[in-house]
Amino acid sequence: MKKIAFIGGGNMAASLIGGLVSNGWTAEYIIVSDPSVERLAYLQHTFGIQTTQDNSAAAAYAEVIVLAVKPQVMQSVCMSLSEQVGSQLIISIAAGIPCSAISQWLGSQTVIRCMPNTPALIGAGISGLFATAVVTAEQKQLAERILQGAGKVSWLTQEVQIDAVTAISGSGPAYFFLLVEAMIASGEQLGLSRAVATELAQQTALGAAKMLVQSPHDAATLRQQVTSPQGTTEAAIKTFLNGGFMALAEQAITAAATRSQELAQQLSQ
Ligand SMILES: NC(=O)c1ccc[n+]([C@@H]2O[C@H](COP(=O)([O-])OP(=O)(O)OC[C@H]3O[C@@H](n4cnc5c(N)ncnc54)[C@H](OP(=O)(O)O)[C@@H]3O)[C@@H](O)[C@H]2O)c1
Ligand code: PRO
Repeated sequence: MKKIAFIGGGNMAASLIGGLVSNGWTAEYIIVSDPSVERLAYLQHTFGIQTTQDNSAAAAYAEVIVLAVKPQVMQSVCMSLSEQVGSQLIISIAAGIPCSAISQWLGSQTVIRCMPNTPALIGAGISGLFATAVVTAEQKQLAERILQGAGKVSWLTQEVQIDAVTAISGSGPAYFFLLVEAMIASGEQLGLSRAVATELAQQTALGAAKMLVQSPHDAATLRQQVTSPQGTTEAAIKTFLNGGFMALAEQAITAAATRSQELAQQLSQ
C-alpha cells in the first residue's frame, strides 16, 4: 500500500479520502495538507488520517501526490512543491489544467489528470483519467486503485476528452440536484409540505438512477414507459420539450466544456 498526500483538503479531497478509507486504505498512509486548521481537524476526526498545514511536508512523505486545490491556485502550489517532487506519481483533479502545465510547474512528467465527481464520497462516483506517455502500466493501476475507492473509472485516450468528461460527469451531479430543487419547489407550490416534497423527489431520483443502471432499456425507453398517452407525464414532458429543454441542456453542457477549455487557455496567456 502506497503513501498518498492530498494537497488541498476541500470537498473533492474529502470525497476521495472517504472512498479510500471505506475501501480499506490504511488511514495512517494518507496525509492531507490545507491552510485551515478547522478543516484539518474535521478531516482528521472523520477519517483518522494524518494532517498538516505544510504542503511540502505532505509531498515529501508520499509516493503519490493528489493535487486537489482550486485551478486558480494550482500554479503557485505546484511551483512551491517542485523541490519535493521526484519519483512520486502525480494525480491532478483540477478542472481545466493540462498535464503539460502541471509537468512544467512541478518539473515532473509522471502526471495523471483525472476528473472525478462528488458522489465519490459514497463510492458512487465516476472518474475520467488520462495519463501522460511516461506513466507506467503499474502507475496507471495504482491510480485506478486510488480512484476506484470513489467509484468507477474510465481511461481516456486523448487529454482533450477531459473537457467533455468535466461537462458530463464532473459537473453532472449539480444538474440532477438542480432538477430535484425544482421538483421540491413545485411540490410545495402544489400544496405539499417541504418534507414530503423532498422525500418524494429524493426517492424518485434514487429509483430513476437505479433503473438507469440496472435496466436493459435505455433512458428514452424508460421515459416512454412512464409516459401514458395523453396522460400526466406527457403533459410535463411536452412542456419541457416545447420550452426548449433539449437545446438548453446541450447549451448548458457545452458551456461547461467550453469553460474547461477556457481555464486551460487562461494559463497560456
Ligand atoms: N467539487 C467538484 O465537484 C469537483 C469535481 C472534480 C474536480 N474538481 C476539482 O477539484 C479541485 C478542488 O475542488 P473542491 O470543490 O474540492 O474545492 P474546495 O472545496 O475549495 O477545496 C480546495 C481546498 O484547497 C485549500 N487550499 C487553498 N489554497 C491552498 C494551498 N495553497 N495549499 C493547500 N490547500 C489549499 C482550500 O482551502 P480554503 O478553502 O481555506 O482556501 C480548500 O480547502 C478543483 O481543482 C476542482 O476543479 C472538483
Ligand atoms: N466542479 C468543478 C467546477 O465546477 C469541476 C467539475 C465539478 O469547476
